[in-house]
Amino acid sequence: MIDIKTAQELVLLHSSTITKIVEFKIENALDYVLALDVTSEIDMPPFRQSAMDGYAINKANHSTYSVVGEVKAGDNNNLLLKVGEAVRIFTGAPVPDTANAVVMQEKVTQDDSLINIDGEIQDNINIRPRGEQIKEGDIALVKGTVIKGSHIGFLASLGVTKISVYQKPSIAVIVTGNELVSPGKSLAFGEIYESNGVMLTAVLNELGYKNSSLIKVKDNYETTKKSLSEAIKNHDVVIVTGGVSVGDYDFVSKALKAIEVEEIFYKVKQKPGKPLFFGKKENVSIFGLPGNPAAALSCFYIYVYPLLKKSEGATTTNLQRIVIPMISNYTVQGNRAQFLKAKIEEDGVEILEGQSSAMIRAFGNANALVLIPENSTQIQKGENVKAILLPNK
Ligand SMILES: Nc1nc2c(c(=O)[nH]1)N[C@H]1C(S)=C(S)[C@@H](COP(=O)(O)OP(=O)(O)OC[C@H]3O[C@@H](n4cnc5c(N)ncnc54)[C@H](O)[C@@H]3O)O[C@H]1N2
Ligand code: MOO
Repeated sequence: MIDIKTAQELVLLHSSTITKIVEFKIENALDYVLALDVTSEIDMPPFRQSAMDGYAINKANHSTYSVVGEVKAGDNNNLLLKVGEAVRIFTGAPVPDTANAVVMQEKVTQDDSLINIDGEIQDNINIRPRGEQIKEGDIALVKGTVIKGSHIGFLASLGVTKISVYQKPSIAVIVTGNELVSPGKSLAFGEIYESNGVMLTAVLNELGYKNSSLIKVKDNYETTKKSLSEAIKNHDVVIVTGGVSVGDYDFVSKALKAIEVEEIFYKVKQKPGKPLFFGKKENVSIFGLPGNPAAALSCFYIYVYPLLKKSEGATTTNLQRIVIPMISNYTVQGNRAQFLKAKIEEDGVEILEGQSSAMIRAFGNANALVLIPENSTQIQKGENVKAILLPNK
């Protein structure tokens, strides 16, 4: 059995990158990875901009200024100010070329067309210089960035309408098991509701992989082989859940071997997710996640997520990790390294109740997975641990 770090490295080492580039309107590019640098075609701000409601002045060596006009946001007049003159100005308005400071209105007393300003006025105070945020010709976003709402806002502010992004991998989720019944039907004795497929499809959706296929397979060697084979033919990434352990009806490993999927690793020294399988057939990556729902989801975040990100050209592939103190003592069960469902609060991290890999309930309250190294016994309150932040939480 290999350790977690080796398994993660092997996944990234064997990921295949999708090279097809597509052009999208920025508003449709959320969660895609930028394939080409974006260069700004404008200075931002495009003009010297007032940062306050107040008065733009041409500084004099006295405190009284005469107000000779007004500029509001959107105006395109460029009033000429002589030394000792001021214009009424509002936040976002273009500052006249001849003004060299904007004084906020709270610092001004007005008497008809005269204003009085007390104290020293710093040169160019409250004026946002042209191109302060970015200059024409500079790189606004680098290739490899995963596009988020804030990036879309920044690009829109520069007048960008379309960007080039990598096509996303096409993903198949295959769930296996005779016991699985779709929610909505009634359960016979021995049956349970299928939840892994529904969950992984939803989590993929949440991460921007909107078009995954969900395939259901019974515990039958021939149909498992056929379904796997077809999924591999038609997708870039295949995620199977269940049937990867050593039981007589766990056909996934056997079927993968028969259809010549190369095993990169099988079994990792971790809890949950010991029987995790990762393999390749040409450029297609195949994961066999354990059937236990919490094990399947943990393995998805720790192994599948980085591969998906790498395959579409993202520069950051792993989920963000932080070091954070424990809020309470925790007694570790077993000696494998563990991913524990946890909640990050203001003063540290709390390990949640219900850690069994068969129980998915606690995941709903978790915003992180705490990684406990192998052979740990007791983690003390206040002790620092590594936490992996779950996305969209
Ligand atoms: N003799 C051994 N038995 C087991 C071992 C072992 O090392 N030796 N490992 C255990 C561990 S750890 C895990 S994890 C499981 C993994 O088993 P499989 O991946 O083969 O999964 P299944 O047996 O098919 O299912 C496990 C569990 O999960 C339920 N399940 C499966 N698919 C779904 C689904 N789509 N939705 C909801 N629930 C699902 C299934 O009914 C089982 O209860 O093996 C241990 N055994
Ligand atoms: O690996 Mo299993 O997921 O520990 O229950």
